[in-house]
Amino acid sequence: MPLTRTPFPQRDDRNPVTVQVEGMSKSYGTQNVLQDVSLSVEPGEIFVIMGPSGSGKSVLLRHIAGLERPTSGTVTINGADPMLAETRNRFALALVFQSGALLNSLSVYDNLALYPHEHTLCSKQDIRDRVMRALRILSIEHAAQKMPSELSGGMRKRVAIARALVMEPQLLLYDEPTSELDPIMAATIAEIIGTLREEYAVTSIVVSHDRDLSLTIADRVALLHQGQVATIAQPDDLKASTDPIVTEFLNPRIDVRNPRFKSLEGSS
Ligand SMILES: Nc1ncnc2c1ncn2[C@@H]1O[C@H](COP(=O)(O)OP(=O)(O)OP(=O)(O)O)[C@@H](O)[C@H]1O
Repeated sequence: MPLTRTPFPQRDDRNPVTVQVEGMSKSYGTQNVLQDVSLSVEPGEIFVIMGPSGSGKSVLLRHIAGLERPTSGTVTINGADPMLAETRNRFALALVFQSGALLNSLSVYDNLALYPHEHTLCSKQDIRDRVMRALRILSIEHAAQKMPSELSGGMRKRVAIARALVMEPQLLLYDEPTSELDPIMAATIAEIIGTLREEYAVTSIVVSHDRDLSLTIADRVALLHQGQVATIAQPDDLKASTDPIVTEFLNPRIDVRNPRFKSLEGSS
C-alpha cells in the first residue's frame, strides 16, 4: 500500500498554538475516567498536568493528541479537531512517549529522519539540517550513528524529544518525560523543555508525576483528581494552596501504622 504523503509543515506556518478543552468527559464502558474537564492552554505556555495515579492524565493527553474521541465535550487546537490528520499535520503536533518509542533496528539519525523522509516534500538536505539541529539542541550529535540499544534511559528520552523536534512542532506533548531518570538527568530534561519553548516557540503540555519538574518549569499546573480538574494554578499559588486535595498531593503523609495499601487489600 502506498504511503500517504502529506505536506511537511513550512516554517512560516509556525506560531505556538492554543489548546482548548471544553466540558470533556470520557467513559470506558461504565467507568467514568474524565468528567467535565475544561482548560485552556495559551500559545507558548508550558502547561503541566499532574495528579495521582489513575486520575486520568494520560487519557486527557491522548485526547489532546487526537488519538481518542471524547464521550462528550470538545478538544480543539486553534479551533480545529485534533482527530483530523490535517490538523495534526498543520500544527506538526508531536507526542513524546514515556518509553521513547524508538525503532530499535534504526540508528538514532535514521529514527529522526524517518518521518520527514516519508513526507517527501522536504529535501534530503533540509532533513539533514533539521535532524542535526535537533541533535545539537539536545547535545547528542555524537550519538547520531548509535543504535537505540546502546543508549541509556536519559539518552533515549533526549532522542525521543529530538525526533519530535525534527517536525518543528507548534505543539509538543510529553508523557512522563522524566520517569525512570535519576534526579540530575530529570533536571536536564526539565531544562530542555524550558529551552525548547525559546528555540522553537512551541506550546508544551507535560503530563508528569515529578513535582520538582512540574513546579519548576510550568507556567501553570492543572491538578487532576478522580477524573476532574481540582485546580489550575501557577506553581507558587499551588504551593501556597490550603486546599486539602492540593496539599495531600504535594505533601503526602506517610503513616506506617495506617498504610494506604491496606485499603487496597480490602477492596480486592
Ligand atoms: N483504553 C482504556 N480502556 C479502559 N480503561 C482505560 C483505558 N485507558 C485508561 N483507562 C483507565 O482510565 C483510568 C485513568 O488512566 P490514566 O492512564 O489516564 O491515568 P494516569 O493519571 O495517567 O495514571 P498514571 O499516573 O498511573 O499513569 C485508569 O483507571 C485506567 O485503567
